[in-house]
Amino acid sequence: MDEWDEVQTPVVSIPSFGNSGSSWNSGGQQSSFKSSINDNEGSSWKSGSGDFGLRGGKRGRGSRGGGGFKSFNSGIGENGNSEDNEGGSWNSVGGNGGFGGRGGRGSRGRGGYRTSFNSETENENGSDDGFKSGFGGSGRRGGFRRGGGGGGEGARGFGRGGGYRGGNEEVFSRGSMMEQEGNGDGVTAGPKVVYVPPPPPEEESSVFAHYETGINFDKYDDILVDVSGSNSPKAIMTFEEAGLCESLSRNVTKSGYVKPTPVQKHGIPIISAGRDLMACAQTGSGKTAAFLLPILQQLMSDGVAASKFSEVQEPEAIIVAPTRELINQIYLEARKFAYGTCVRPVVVYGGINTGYTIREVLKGCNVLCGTPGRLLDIIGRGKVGLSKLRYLVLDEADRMLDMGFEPDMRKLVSSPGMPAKEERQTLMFSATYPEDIQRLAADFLKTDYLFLAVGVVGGACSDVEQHIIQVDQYSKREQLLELLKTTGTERTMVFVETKRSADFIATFLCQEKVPTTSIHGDREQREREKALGDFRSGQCPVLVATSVAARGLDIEHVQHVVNFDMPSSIDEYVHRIGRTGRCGNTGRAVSFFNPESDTPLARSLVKVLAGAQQEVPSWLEEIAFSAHGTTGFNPYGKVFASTDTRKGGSFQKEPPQPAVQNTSAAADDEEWE
Ligand SMILES: Nc1ncnc2c1ncn2[C@@H]1O[C@H](COP(=O)(O)OP(=O)(O)OP(=O)(O)O)[C@@H](O)[C@H]1O
Repeated sequence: MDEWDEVQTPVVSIPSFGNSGSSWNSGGQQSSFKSSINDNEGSSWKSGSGDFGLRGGKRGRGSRGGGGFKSFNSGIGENGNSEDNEGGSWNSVGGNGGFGGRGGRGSRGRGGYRTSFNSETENENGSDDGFKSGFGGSGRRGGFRRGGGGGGEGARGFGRGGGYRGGNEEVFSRGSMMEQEGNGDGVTAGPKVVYVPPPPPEEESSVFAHYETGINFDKYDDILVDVSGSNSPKAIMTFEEAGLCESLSRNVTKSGYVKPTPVQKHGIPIISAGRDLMACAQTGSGKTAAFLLPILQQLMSDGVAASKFSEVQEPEAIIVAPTRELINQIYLEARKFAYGTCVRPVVVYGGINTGYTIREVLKGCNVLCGTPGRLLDIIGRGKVGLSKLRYLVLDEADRMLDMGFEPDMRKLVSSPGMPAKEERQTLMFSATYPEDIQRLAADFLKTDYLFLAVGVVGGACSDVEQHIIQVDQYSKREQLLELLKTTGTERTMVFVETKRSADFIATFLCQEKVPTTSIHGDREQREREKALGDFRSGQCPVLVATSVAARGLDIEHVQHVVNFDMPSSIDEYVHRIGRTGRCGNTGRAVSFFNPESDTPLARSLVKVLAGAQQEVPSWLEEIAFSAHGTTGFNPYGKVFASTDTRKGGSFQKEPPQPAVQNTSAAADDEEWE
């Protein structure tokens, strides 16, 4: 029996709650959270009527220690189901255990909310409550990690070192794959990950569910496109010209695709011609289909063997992306386009029971989608052979090749059996490509690769209306609340820099009766997926997120992005705001700029705003000028690597800028998010 077999038939999918809408953040009826903090269940959260200590605590308290929320009762507690919970059972610990975590942080001088987090135990299975995980995340710095507090069931959760940290692939990628496996599968010390995601939809209507292109979709055609490299094939103008086989073509139509976007018009023929490609196009402009369609088409026209069970699978294509949610989304797209064909895509990512994952792979796998850690693991276990591999795709390629992931990418391409770059087709896609990463990326590509730039490399999507508001650290929460009153039930993503802040802000908003959920790397996978599900469905129209949700996620109806904390890099900003304004739809991004901490970002921010024809506040311009001096700073000039770095010196180089100091929250908490 293989070691992975020791994990038997998957136990879990998303549990059904004893009380519908039981999540604290459901914003609706019956929520134990809501009912515990708010007698007036039906009241509109927009009214923001509650005053739960946070208002009082907003200056220098809350996140800076001292107070914040009090008396927060939740449904966490006595009846958590540790079996359901890959992270052990921290959430089944009675309230006191959780508070131990907070207490621990408090003792470090940052424990804003020592919250008396009393369990009301309304949530029957006590496992998917956003609140719990919120506290779990923070708890890793405190009691949770150290096994402090709690007893009985709780002790198990604590004993494993505090909540499953495996929320973020990136954490593992730092040479800690075994840690992942340990946490994941009992291969090394640590509890097994038993979580098995719910099966993907089978019904055709769900498989092909899509949102409408927006009013600016046709304006994509006006974007300047630059293809550099020799002998680039001619662009196609229609999907018919792509020569897709009937089933693929049918699936494209069912997906609501009428005409290709520029990255598809150029990317599809390049890939079909067998060329390596580094492609850059703005967020939300259809990069996923640009690589999936030609790959699937080629596999089908070559008569790829319908995959069937085998102890070792030999996929023809591997697609890598930096986060679990993104790779799952790509998998669902691949599954959609391959619907009714013999091509079988499979997805592997952390936080899910490995035995289940391997069984899925062994059922047959033509297109393997994965996050780096899990991919390397499954290849290392000998379950995936690479001899038939023809395509290697790096989505969010600049992220995949930056310091966090580059070692894993190098490991991947040097895995036994991996065809040399001359023997495979390597495709890279992103909306941003820092120059140094472009140069590094060339290592993975054939020398004659093509570089496709749709619009300005690294530029923000011009369908997103950008607003920058000057704030001080302590007025942010009030401002956020004000803002959310205007957005109402429209989907809003609120980005913060640290996992701890994500918990804190989500908690704050819930106390203010804003139905909010959160996603970050310390949340268990099931919780992450539930959070996204609740956000997608509109049950929780506000999602507080760290950078783990910044890239690639394609969620319908996201009208607003709020940068509660500015990110530390401008590329990150571009990706974050790109969660709205997708596929020709318009969106709005509001960013809180705190001059104390965000000044290093000012100059590149001015450029991004100017590049997307957005209004640049004069105070921001002043900060940008005074911070760096006026020499050589021309925000309205040519400001980005407008094209292929191989062209050398074709763009204006900027002197390196100091990194933004993350003063708003302890950077050490964040690690790789
Ligand atoms: N030709 C098309 N016609 C209609 N809809 C499309 C077309 N191409 C893509 N879409 C839809 O547009 C949305 C955005 O596409 P996608 O997620 O591939 O963008 P992206 O460029 O990869 O964005 P990001 O940079 O954020 O990863 C998806 O919902 C996708 O199904």
